[in-house]
Amino acid sequence: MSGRFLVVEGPNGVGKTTVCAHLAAALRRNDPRVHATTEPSQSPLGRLLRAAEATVTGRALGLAIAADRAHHVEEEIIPHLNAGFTVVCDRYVPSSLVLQRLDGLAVDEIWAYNEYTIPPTLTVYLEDDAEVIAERLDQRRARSRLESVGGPAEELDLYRQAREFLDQEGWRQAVIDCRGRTPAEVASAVLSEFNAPEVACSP
Ligand SMILES: Nc1ncnc2c1ncn2[C@@H]1O[C@H](COP(=O)(O)OP(=O)(O)OP(=O)(O)O)[C@@H](O)[C@H]1O
Ligand SMILES: Cc1cn([C@H]2C[C@H](O)[C@@H](COP(=O)(O)O)O2)c(=O)[nH]c1=O
Repeated sequence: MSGRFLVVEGPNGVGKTTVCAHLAAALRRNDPRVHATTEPSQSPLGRLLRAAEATVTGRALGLAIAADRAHHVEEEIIPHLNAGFTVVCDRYVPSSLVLQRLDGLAVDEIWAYNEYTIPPTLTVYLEDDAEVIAERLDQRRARSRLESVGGPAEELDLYRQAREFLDQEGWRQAVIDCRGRTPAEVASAVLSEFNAPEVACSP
């Protein structure tokens, strides 16, 4: 695989989707071979999961999310990496280690469904004050079921636990402090980590 795989994570409303758009645009200025993607994926299964999250819950949702992820990795992520693309992914395994936990699953069970995924080149965790994230969520017209189950403070705590777990699995990870930064500034901080020599040169 000659491409690099960047995953953006963090609580609902912290700015993942906004920052991924900035990242893709910034990376494309150097090389057009950038593939921006998201989980659940844009496959028929991924679209079904987005529509069904209110009613498919717990173990069934955790298994279905992992199935969509396996398909996403095999059919979309690995082929792009093999073609030399940088893949930028909005949510990946850490989201399951947070959202499926909020939905009642234990870490060991979630990991059993996900342990055969490929580790990203770098996973970044966006963090902001829980109150700031909560204000953004308050501005949304409606919240999804899983957005309503947890809250920013609980999600931040579960993301810290997910990061500790994945550290043990040898994942390369970094926390990005978003406080007081614009999305462009956050993207720039992410790229500094991604382009650091030890990440840029890793296989
Ligand atoms: N650094 C930032 N400063 C101020 N506002 C921001 C910043 N990043 C994102 N936002 C705003 O916060 C809101 C949520 O952003 P976004 O949808 O990107 O979050 P998200 O983490 O992808 O959320 P979700 O996981 O629920 O889809 C948007 O209105 C966006 O414009
Ligand atoms: C990757 C992933 C996603 N989900 C669920 C949670 C939400 O319903 C959507 C994600 O939507 P968003 O617009 O990105 O907030 O998918 C999940 O339960 N577990 C996962 O690992």
